[in-house]
Order: sequence, then structure tokens, then C-alpha cells
Amino acid sequence: MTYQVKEIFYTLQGEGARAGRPAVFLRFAGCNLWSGLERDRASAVCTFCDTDFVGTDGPGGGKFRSADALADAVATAWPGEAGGAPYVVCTGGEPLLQLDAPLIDALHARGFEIAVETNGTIAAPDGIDWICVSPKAAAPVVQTRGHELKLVYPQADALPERFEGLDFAAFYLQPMDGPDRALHTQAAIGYCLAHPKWRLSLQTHKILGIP
Ligand SMILES: C[S@@+](CC[C@H](N)C(=O)[O-])C[C@H]1O[C@@H](n2cnc3c(N)ncnc32)[C@H](O)[C@@H]1O
Ligand SMILES: Nc1nc2[nH]cc(C(=O)O)c2c(=O)[nH]1
Ligand code: SF4
Ligand SMILES: [Mg+2]
Repeated sequence: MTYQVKEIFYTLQGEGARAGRPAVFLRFAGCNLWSGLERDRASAVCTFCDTDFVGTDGPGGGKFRSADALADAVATAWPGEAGGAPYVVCTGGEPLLQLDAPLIDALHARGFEIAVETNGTIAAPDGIDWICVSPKAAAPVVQTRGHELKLVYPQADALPERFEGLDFAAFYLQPMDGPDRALHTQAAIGYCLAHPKWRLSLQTHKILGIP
């Protein structure tokens, strides 16, 4: 299959349980919950997205005609330096629209541990090493197990209690970015302190000014 990729870049994982870990980010183009066009935002299923995932024009982006070609591009972005397990975070857009068994195999063959950031509406294929689900209020959660559940907070109609029974190793609240980020951060702190099953996830890359 041909993979549509917005961008490929090397940085630190900014969010969640693995914040601070060097990773290649593989950002797929396209999402099933928003077209990515501002004129459609208000009527989309997911309305608060902070990401440009439209097209294949970003750094390292493009149309890759095979799993091997895309895995080679990801491997090129990892520093040659010995030590440190190669780590790729597949995101988007919605990565599970495109991440398939041949690409998982091709990344593993190049030594990568594979993580995914998904909205949870599509079942993850076998073989992904780290699954982070970030549910959206108006969308069903199909992927009900994984390593971390990272809820953007607050979302009307997506109270944390709704997700507490799902099979995840850890539960995070991530303050919704936008004009009210400071307010949302205080609200998330308050919720975590009152409900210690939940931990705070900050988008540290935005604070640090790195990609
Ligand atoms: C851009 S999404 C891509 C992956 C996938 N579509 C998803 O929603 O999980 C990556 C992460 O950013 C989070 N995110 C998106 N917009 C955000 C915002 N305005 N504030 C905080 N987190 C946000 C998502 O919930 C998700 O955890
Ligand atoms: N540094 C950094 N960490 C991230 N963690 C999840 C991201 C995403 O957009 O999926 C992201 C991102 O865009 N940058
Ligand atoms: S599901 Fe993820 S990529 Fe899609 S619009 Fe929402 S936050 Fe953005
Ligand atoms: Mg991001």
C-alpha cells in the first residue's frame, strides 16, 4: 500500500508516561474525526485538535510506496549513535488508518520499538509495543486496552469516570491547549489531586519550544 505521511522528525516524546524519551515521530496524514480544514472544525467529531495533518508536504513527509521505503525513512531519522533502543511514535492524524502489519514488521526489522498515539476508534493491529489511547467525547472507544489512556481535559461529555474501567496500565489527564490552557491545567491538577488514579500529562514540548 502507499502510505501518506505528513512529516517525520526526531525529538523527545513530550507527553504522557514516556515523556522525555527520544523518538522518531512518524505523523501520518488524515484523520477519521476531522478533515483538518478549519472550515470544518466546528462540525467535526473532534473539535480541539492542535495539529496540522493535512497533506504530505511537511519535513520528511511524502507518499511512500512500500512499507520498506517508509521504514527506511524512519530509520534514517534515528541517530547512528550506538546505545538507546530505536523508538518510533506513530501519530497523525489517525495513525491506525494506515499502520498495518507489513509496516510493523518493517519497523521491527530495523530494530524499532513501536508506539502509537490513537483516538481509539480503530482496533490496533497486533505487534504494537506501546499503545496510547486518547478518547474523544463524541467517538466510540474500540481499542479498550493498552499501556496508557490519555484524556484531553476538560471535554464536555467525556468525564474521566467514563474511562476508568478500561484496561490500561495508567491514566492521564492532559490539559486542553488553546486560549484557556492555564485554566484547563488548574482544573486537571485539581482533578488528579482529588482522584489519584489519574496523573497529569503536560505537553512538555510546547513548554520547551521543541517539535
Ligand atoms: C494530534 S493527536 C494524533 C493522534 C490521534 N489522532 C489522537 O487523537 O490520539 C496526538 C495527541 O494530541 C492530543 N491533542 C490534540 N489536540 C490537543 C489539544 N488542543 N490540547 C491537548 N492535547 C491535544 C490528542 O488527544 C492526542 O493525545
Ligand atoms: N514532542 C512531541 N511529543 C508528542 N507526543 C505526541 C505528539 C503528537 O502530536 O502525537 C507529540 C508531538 O507532536 N511532539
Ligand atoms: S482525533 Fe487526533 S488527529 Fe484527529 S482531529 Fe482529533 S486530535 Fe486531531
Ligand atoms: Mg502534537
